[in-house]
Amino acid sequence: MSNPRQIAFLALRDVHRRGVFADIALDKWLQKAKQQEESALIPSDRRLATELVYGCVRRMRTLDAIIDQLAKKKSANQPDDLRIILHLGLYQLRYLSTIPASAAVNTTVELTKDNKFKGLAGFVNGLLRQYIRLAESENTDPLVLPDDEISRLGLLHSFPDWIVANWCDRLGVAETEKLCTWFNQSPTLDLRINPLKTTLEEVETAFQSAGVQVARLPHLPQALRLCSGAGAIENLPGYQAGWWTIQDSSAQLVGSLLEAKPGQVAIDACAAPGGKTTHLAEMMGDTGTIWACDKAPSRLKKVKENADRLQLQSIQTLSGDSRNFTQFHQTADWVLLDAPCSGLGTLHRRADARWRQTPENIQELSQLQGELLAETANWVKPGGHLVYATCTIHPKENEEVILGFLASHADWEIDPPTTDSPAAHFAQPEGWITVWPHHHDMDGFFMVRLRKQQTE
Ligand SMILES: C[S@@+](CC[C@H](N)C(=O)[O-])C[C@H]1O[C@@H](n2cnc3c(N)ncnc32)[C@H](O)[C@@H]1O
Repeated sequence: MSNPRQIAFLALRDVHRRGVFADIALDKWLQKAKQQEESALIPSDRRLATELVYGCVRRMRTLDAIIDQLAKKKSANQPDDLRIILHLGLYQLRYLSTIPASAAVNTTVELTKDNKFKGLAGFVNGLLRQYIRLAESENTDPLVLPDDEISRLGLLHSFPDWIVANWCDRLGVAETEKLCTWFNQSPTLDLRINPLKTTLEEVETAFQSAGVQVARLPHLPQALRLCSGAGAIENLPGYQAGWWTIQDSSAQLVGSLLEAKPGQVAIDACAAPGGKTTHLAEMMGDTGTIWACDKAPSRLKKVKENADRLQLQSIQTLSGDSRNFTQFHQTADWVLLDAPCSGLGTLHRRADARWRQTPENIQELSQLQGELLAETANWVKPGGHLVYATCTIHPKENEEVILGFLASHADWEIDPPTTDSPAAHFAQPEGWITVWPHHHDMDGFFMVRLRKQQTE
């Protein structure tokens, strides 16, 4: 099986029929293809299969709307597999300028025949050609959009209305449109340099020698962004030697709020896979006491693997629910609560996340985040700090959690980033930080540092 469109079709079938995550489904079918062919797909075919799977999942709402407008039967009433085939054809016509329209149509018609819909090949051909005709003859978008701004943005950029409505409330329509566009891009990869092993300059030089372009990022002294296709991460210079970690620049900003000193006690309440715990350990010179706690033992293993690769020895792990670790009460100089969240700030990384979250889910997460914050705040010594962070930009999971906590904990206050901290460039008047991706070209994040008062 070396046809990238067939691989994409099979992966998308797993996503739609069995609710499999898009990346897992894609990986499974790419592996199967490799086993059957006894060699991997050529890189361009692999890239096409990847683009088609992520693109069709991301743009599902828009693609369905086009089917609704062009076919007699609504997309929801089409046979599931045929709907996927139509998505694949329309996606190529609408979003992939490198594929000639005739090739998009012909390959989709073949896909239709190869997957038990021979009798409907004419219908698929007709619908795709009608799309091309409309696009060419009127030179306008064949997709007819509603007048209402929220539905217009939701349909055009393929997001649920409730997410768009939340952004419009906070940002207005024009900015929301920029944010939607940003989230439909492919994600970038950033590195965090391990200062215990190397320097930014050394990594930069090693990458340049290996023909991989990297760029520095404003305000983040340990960050580099990969600019060109880098291939397998494990093969990049310095990976095995623990010179760097893959971590988005927003997540690096969270680390910069933790000004933990060598020898102190720091506890990461939701640590796996360890991106921020290892940052803490690097900042503390791999000394002191660092606990990495997480509910998921399998994910905690990753913390160990990452710490081993970075040759960090100060991290201890503890599995369980961080709402129950009373043994930590009043022991920590620093607590990091990188809370479980909806991930609405990283929609570009997880193609299906926008369809999986619901307002009800957000409410449940907000409750859990509040409970974790109230409990882990007890771990902090008087005069100590807690950093709360999420990779969502929904206020129920962020500002509301913090304001709720402060309202019932008079001995706590917001401690804004110090002026020489990288985070100072991003701070808002309230002292917390919301990273808006379309402004900063980084993952959407919320973070705030809280200080517990000294006792008299
Ligand atoms: C956002 S991720 C943490 C990412 C991590 N800090 C990093 O930088 O690599 C949230 C983590 O919280 C964990 N988690 C969820 N509920 C928890 C709970 N009640 N107690 C402890 N960990 C929990 C999840 O297993 C998940 O690994």
